[in-house]
Amino acid sequence: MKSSDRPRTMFDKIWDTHLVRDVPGEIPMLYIDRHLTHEATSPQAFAGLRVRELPVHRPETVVAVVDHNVPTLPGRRLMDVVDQPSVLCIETMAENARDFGVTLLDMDHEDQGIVHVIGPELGLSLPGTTLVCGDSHTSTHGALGIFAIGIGTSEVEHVLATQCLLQHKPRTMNIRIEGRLADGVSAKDIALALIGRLGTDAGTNHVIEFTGSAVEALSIEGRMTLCNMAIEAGARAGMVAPDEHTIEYVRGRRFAPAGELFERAAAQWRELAADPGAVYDVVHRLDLADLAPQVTWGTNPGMVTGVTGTVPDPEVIRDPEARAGVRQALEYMGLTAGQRIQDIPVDTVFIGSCTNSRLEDLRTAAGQVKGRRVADGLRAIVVPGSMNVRRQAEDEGLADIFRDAGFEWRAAGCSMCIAMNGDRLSAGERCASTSNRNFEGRQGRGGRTHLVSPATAAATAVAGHFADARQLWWKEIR
Ligand SMILES: CC(C)[C@H](C(=O)O)[C@@H](O)C(=O)O
Ligand code: SF4
Repeated sequence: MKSSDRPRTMFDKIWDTHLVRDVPGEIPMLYIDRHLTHEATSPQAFAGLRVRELPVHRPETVVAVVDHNVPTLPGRRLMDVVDQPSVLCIETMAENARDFGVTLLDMDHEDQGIVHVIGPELGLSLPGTTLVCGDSHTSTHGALGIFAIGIGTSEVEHVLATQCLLQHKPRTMNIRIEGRLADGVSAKDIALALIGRLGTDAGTNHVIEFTGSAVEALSIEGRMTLCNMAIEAGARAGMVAPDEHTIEYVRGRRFAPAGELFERAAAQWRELAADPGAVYDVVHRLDLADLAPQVTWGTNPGMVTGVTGTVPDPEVIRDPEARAGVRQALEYMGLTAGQRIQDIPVDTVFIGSCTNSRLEDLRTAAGQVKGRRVADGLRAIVVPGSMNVRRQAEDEGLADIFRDAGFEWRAAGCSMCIAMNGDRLSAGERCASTSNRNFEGRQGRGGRTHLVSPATAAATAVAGHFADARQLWWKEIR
């Protein structure tokens, strides 16, 4: 039977059309349509090309951006960069882009931003394609129906040189999510709840296709948040099938096809969803009706509970290893068993990162803080995911809402998500963060990260302690 005769998953369809070589006993070889690259993981790859005296095979498919090491102070210049290694990364990116003929969105470029925000925004990320980047959260682009994966630096070099990637075929997983979300509950809460229930290794070696009424109801930006967090569930990639919303999202974007070409492409995108009867290796179903806003209390994204919940008690956990893990997490986080989540005061609120720094995120957060003030003594910063998001937010008046409330309003970059650019927590500092990782030291040595949605982060900034964003939609809390 031809592979086209059996019902296929969305992933199967993209895989089949991009397979260059598939020989028994060898690792399959895939064609890569789009390669995004940033200053933190590309220097050795370009250095490798120089040593071998190889050009970039198709420079027009590669776009480079600086995001991880850049300061987010408005009007930033090279002298604002936090340390010498970061300066070197940024300068090396510029040199490599110039020498290899690759488009660069440098620190002062009007389209600069976090690589996973600018790809979809500029129409560089297109449905039905393969996309790679030397960065784990490349899964974000899968929200548009793309097989998008993070690759290592030696693979970056390989793709630059050949436009191909050696890749073992991952297994497929379908996570079907049903239920209607309350106001104040968002894609981030779905992602955290899902990781809490299925575990941080649930997706290992799998590509997840998210389906179901709750996923269809999400905006395209919400789907990006969900696919972004697929990595924290251990998955290789996350994907959502393109629908009419996807097509309208892509239409008119700078690097997207236009006119007749767009209509032809869109007709193909409509065929991408899994065929009825397609078989996945693993299927999960989740009903998220009545889902509460989620707050992590521990040191991985699966250590999570509802904002109305309490910090768990390790002593009631039977499994000794799990018990020790929770004990250690609580010690690092400075929390005690049974403590109410809403009684935990925070020092800092960070709204940003490739998980939650798009326009919709900022609109939601601004809606929570409008006419209110950040709690006394609390540091609150908003870091838009791109300079385009920043400008749009300024035009819409969101920036003024944030500034009036006492938030710092920054330029685009990874910022406090990763603490390698000057934005960081100090030891013991507690942060409500819209980012995706909360392991020890992630936001600065000794820093304590609680992962939350933009709505929860904003509500928390106003309250001074974790607050239920569902309530702020209709009543004053202080
Ligand atoms: C710096 C980079 C390698 C890293 C990643 O791949 O994820 C970063 O983006 C992160 O989020 O930890
Ligand atoms: S925002 Fe954070 S998670 Fe996203 S690419 Fe940057 S460092 Fe990685």
